[in-house]
Amino acid sequence: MLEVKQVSKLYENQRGVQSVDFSMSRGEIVGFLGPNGAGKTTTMRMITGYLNPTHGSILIDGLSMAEHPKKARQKIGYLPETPPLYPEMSVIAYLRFIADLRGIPAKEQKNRIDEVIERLGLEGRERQVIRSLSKGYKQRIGLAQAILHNPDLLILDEPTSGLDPKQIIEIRQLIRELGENHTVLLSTHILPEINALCNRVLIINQGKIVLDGQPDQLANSMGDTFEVSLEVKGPRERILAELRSMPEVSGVRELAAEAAGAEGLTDAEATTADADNANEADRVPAAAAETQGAVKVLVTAADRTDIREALFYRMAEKRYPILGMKKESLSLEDIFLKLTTNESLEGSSDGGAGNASASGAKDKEVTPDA
Ligand SMILES: Nc1ncnc2c1ncn2[C@@H]1O[C@H](COP(=O)(O)OP(=O)(O)OP(=O)(O)O)[C@@H](O)[C@H]1O
Repeated sequence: MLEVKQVSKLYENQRGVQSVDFSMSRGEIVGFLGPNGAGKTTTMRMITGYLNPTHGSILIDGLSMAEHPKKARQKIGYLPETPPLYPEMSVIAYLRFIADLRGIPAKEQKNRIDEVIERLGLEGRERQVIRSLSKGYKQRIGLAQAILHNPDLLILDEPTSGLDPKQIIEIRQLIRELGENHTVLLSTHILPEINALCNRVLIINQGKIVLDGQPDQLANSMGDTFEVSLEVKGPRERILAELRSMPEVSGVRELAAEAAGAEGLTDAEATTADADNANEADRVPAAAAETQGAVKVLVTAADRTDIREALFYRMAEKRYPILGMKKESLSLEDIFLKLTTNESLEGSSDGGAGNASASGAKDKEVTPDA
């Protein structure tokens, strides 16, 4: 649906973006994330044909934006950061004006306008002057003008910026619905928005794409380690020793220990409990389970592999009940900071230009501090 091929934009004395390269398939909702000045708007303006790249090319559904700008633009709906509204116009007059501008045939205009009014929940507001509407409603009108000509690809620049929490929820819901039959690229500063809406994220920093992947896979691929937080009931020292003795484990850090029970259990008592357990394999170690406290630890895998099964079997073998186990992963926020802070970029072998795909990040030197 969209191909951005090695696109660079040089402003007079300044780099806008450099060698930006990605493509989007039909039906994807892609979040475009980056700090201020990273190059999101510049990229979006080039995709929508409002700005010419200095180098590189952009294809919309196979059509070159440089060679067939009119046809290519027909396939795109664009909501800029500030919606291009005429505050003195009524909603209906504005949408008719946009329909003319987009060349929608007169006999189709009424149906199209009725459809977007319904779709964006603008019924009852048609005659209202845009100036008098809330910011959330203005954003709906911005979305209405973007989809009026029924484009395949939607480019939304910070669509929820400046809205109150209720309006944010409403606009996100509309975007989710639009995503059912449009391909969507949306820029945002809001990390939870990516998790809420997108099946893929692109992170841009200092004009370069530094990461491309699925939000839920990024944590795995970007993490330097595989860590599991574990809560186990039983004698603290023995559990810690047991975990440390596992070849799959490279580190065990105690997070908290419940004083009652575990701390007070002597090694002799623990040994007795263990012996009981070994002799009566089908019996729950009643003494241990009911009277001992729990130890909470963060366990690090020796080679970044998933050690949850190994932990389960070892603790079960020793009859130390696991009360809780959770894979610890980097949040999108951790990843974002890792990729976009100057400190980490300085450590990068290519100054941050590495393009970390979720699947490839493990093998490449893409993490800035790798
Ligand atoms: N018209 C312009 N002339 C000169 N430099 C520009 C122009 N527009 C953008 N830039 C520069 O290009 C770089 C990328 O800016 P851009 O607006 O694309 O970033 P952004 O990621 O959209 O930022 P924000 O999140 O703040 O909107 C910045 O360094 C910016 O100062």
